[in-house]
Amino acid sequence: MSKIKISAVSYTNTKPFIYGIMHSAIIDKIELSLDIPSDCAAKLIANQVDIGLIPVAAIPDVPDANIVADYCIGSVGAVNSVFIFSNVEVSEIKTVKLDLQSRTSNNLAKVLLKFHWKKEVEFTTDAGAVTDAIVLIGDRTFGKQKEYAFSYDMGQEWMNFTGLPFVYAAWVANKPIPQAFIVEFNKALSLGLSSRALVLKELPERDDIDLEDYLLHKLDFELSDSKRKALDLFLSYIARL
Ligand SMILES: C=C(O[C@@H]1C=C(C(=O)O)C=C[C@H]1O)C(=O)O
Repeated sequence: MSKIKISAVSYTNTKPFIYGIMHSAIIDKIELSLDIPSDCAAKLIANQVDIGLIPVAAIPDVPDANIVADYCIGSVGAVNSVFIFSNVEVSEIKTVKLDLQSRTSNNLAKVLLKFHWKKEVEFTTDAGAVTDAIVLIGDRTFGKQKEYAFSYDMGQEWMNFTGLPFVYAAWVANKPIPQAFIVEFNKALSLGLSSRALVLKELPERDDIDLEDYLLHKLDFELSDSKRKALDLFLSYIARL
């Protein structure tokens, strides 16, 4: 059988999943690439891979998309790596620079600004633009809060807005995947999550983030019913932007 091609996020948030895959026999059935989230989505949409850990905002763009895993990149409230950073209060924000590596959080910023904070603002993807605020995700946010007067954790703001947890990325296939593979894949992901103490030992020490708190408490990896509800609600807000 030819290998199943998988693109997964290259950030620290995905290390437990990668550990589980690498320490399971399923690794021999997989061709794995690690990519920035926007590229995970682009590869799945272009059918360069069969499964991607993709930003959920890209799901409507994936032909025949179906979620194949019981796990995700999510949070119940603050996530500590998905921010709007600004030197003015949100009520004063007029321009926002989006993060080219993101699909979900760029849309989450748009949804929160329009429907939660009820503001009309201008967005740009021009990396050189000077704006009131920026969206930033992943490891590049570690230690960045001290550089800005205001840091809005979008997992927390989504919770304030809806009372729900949030799903940033999910394991999505663009074609039917054999059930036996899906079962084995879920077991590998679960192994990774239960090995987080070992994953932490393998990660380089850093003083700009508490990685134990991040991987064990801020990130929340179960694709629960309330997260699925949040996902549907988020996609319905995106459709109204
Ligand atoms: C929590 C995070 O979730 C992510 C955010 C994504 C996005 O904004 O498109 C995509 C994948 C995840 O890595 C993070 O990257 O910090």
